Amino acid sequence: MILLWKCIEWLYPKRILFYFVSTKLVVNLLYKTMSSLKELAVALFEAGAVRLGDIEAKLGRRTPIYFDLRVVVSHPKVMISVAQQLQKLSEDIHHDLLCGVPYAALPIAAVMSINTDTPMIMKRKETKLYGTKKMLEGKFENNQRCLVVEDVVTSGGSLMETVCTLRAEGLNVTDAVVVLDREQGGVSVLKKNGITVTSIFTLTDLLKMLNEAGKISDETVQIIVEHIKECQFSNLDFMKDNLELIE
Ligand SMILES: O=c1ccn([C@@H]2O[C@H](COP(=O)(O)O)[C@@H](O)[C@H]2O)c(=O)[nH]1
Repeated sequence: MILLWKCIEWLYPKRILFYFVSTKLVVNLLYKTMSSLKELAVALFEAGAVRLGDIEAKLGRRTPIYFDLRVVVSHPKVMISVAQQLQKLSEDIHHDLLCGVPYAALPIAAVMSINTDTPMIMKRKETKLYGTKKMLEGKFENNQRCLVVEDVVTSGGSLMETVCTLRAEGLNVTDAVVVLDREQGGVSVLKKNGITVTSIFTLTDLLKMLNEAGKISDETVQIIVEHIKECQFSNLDFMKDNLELIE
């Protein structure tokens, strides 16, 4: 009996230790999301979301860096982490609904909607030519507050297009959460149009983190910084035929 008791005494603390270590391992291996923004920046880079070179972007513009968040659908842990960071930014913004800018931000908005139990609506890129001909899918009411979710802001045009549709349908839209502000003027343009943008990363942050992690050289950082300085947007005149702006 004493021997049995001694065995239990010896094993019990180790059992707790084993339980603690294995639980931590499971949490780390299966559910761990990138705890820091730097880890997230590196995970995005490794997932192929940061493309470097002479890349053709929207409207034939060329850029030495292109951020492609569409790849994140193939990396669920990175997706969870992106959504969680955006949720943190959304905590202090009063909203009833979420709407992702099509298409890249749709899956991100869907994950945020599920995680926070916030209803989501979807904007179509084109109006349907049959059936309901609706521009927005999902349930909403006049004056509800809708938070817009976007992957990247350059000029602010894509985000503004979504905002205009939402406002035209009677929704109240004042804020957007985005993954990356490319610091090319879009955030100021959106501010002038009544939208406050909060981002996980600015391009400066992202470059610094990737440079410190040894993913991007000093020389590449310099080329990108020069490009961003030269390629700035101060309005959305180039797409004014498609938008009803405040300006
Ligand atoms: O690095 C980038 C830059 C842009 N995009 C896509 O374009 C729009 C943002 O550009 P705006 O000029 O602000 O409209 C955004 O919806 C992105 O999907 C990108 O993916 N990566």
